[in-house]
Amino acid sequence: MSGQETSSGPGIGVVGAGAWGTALAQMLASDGRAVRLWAREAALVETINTQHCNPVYLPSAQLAPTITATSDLAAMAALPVLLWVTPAQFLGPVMAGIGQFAGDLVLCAKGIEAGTGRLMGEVAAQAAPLAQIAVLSGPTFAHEVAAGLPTAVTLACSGGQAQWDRLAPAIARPTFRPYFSADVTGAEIGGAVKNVLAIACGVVEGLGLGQNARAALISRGFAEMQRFGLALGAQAETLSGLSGLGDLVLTCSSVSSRNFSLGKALGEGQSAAQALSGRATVAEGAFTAPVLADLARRKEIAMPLVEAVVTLIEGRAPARDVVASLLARPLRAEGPRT
Ligand SMILES: NC(=O)C1=CN([C@@H]2O[C@H](COP(=O)(O)OP(=O)(O)OC[C@H]3O[C@@H](n4cnc5c(N)ncnc54)[C@H](O)[C@@H]3O)[C@@H](O)[C@H]2O)C=CC1
Ligand SMILES: O=C(CO)COP(=O)(O)O
Repeated sequence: MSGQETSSGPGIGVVGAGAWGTALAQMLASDGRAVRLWAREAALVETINTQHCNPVYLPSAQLAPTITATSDLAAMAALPVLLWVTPAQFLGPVMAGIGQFAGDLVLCAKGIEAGTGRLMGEVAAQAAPLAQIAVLSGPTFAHEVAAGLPTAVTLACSGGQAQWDRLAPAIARPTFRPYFSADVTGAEIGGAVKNVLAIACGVVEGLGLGQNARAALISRGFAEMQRFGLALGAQAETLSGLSGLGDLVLTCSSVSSRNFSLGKALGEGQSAAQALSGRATVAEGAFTAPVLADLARRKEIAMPLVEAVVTLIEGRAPARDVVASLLARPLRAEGPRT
């Protein structure tokens, strides 16, 4: 099955009605197709079905009437294609509810599971072992996708060309352009690591350190992403593509990013507890940073910027001191470490 609409209803579903899941549903429905959207909050299901909006997570969008919300996971498991958009730390527990799903499962969260160090594909392979995994990732602010602005993503298919042939027509729209990849690991790592680096870029902004510093951080952060990704088997072209460098540049450039805005608050002097409290939305980098740093240490991969973000999130030093110690590191060659 291809995810095309059938006479009995939608052929595609989105699990998770935060900003990104709602925006993806809106994009998929933009040509009049029916889309089923799972939300965990019963009140939100009601609001989406009756008022066609999501005031909690995506207030900017008037949603298509062909989007039908439900809180029934079993109803989602009956569809051939699911886009999975619950935040990274909740992916495993929620997916356990559809353990027998055997269709195409497109993972859209960006993070690493705390406690286990698993990438999203590994978590999904255990939670839904019959599913065929793909990863959708790239520079994609939800409000822009919902507004129909042009966007391109990496769609990494564990099932290679055959899975791409099913998924591309189900997901592509005139202003939403997936590019094929078979490198699932590379697409996962780019999205997870860039969130941590976006926090660091926000700190630079909050401290008023200037645009030279931000560009340096993006470049040196990309070097860390490459070192980590290549060590885990990612392909270099994936890391320098949409889901890696592309998303890093986007997220490090705008307070529209929750990760960047968290870092900005840290740079302005708030503690991590203050900056994180009262947020209804997720800044994935705060959860990914400690587990990423731990993985890197175990594999002896140098990731000083990621370590600096962990120091800040754990409240072990003020932002200015963390920056000073980064600048005091020994001078070295720019190229790859041997
Ligand atoms: N917002 C964006 O522009 C983009 C977000 N993403 C990724 O998509 C994923 C989801 O992010 P958003 O949709 O932005 O989330 P969000 O921050 O808008 O909303 C939070 C989501 O977490 C859910 N949630 C809260 N507690 C939960 C629990 N105990 N169990 C299950 N779900 C729970 C809420 O129902 C809601 O769907 C993240 O991994 C994010 O990095 C990826 C691309 C763009
Ligand atoms: O992943 C994103 C854009 O591609 C969204 O970034 P934030 O989660 O930092 O808002």
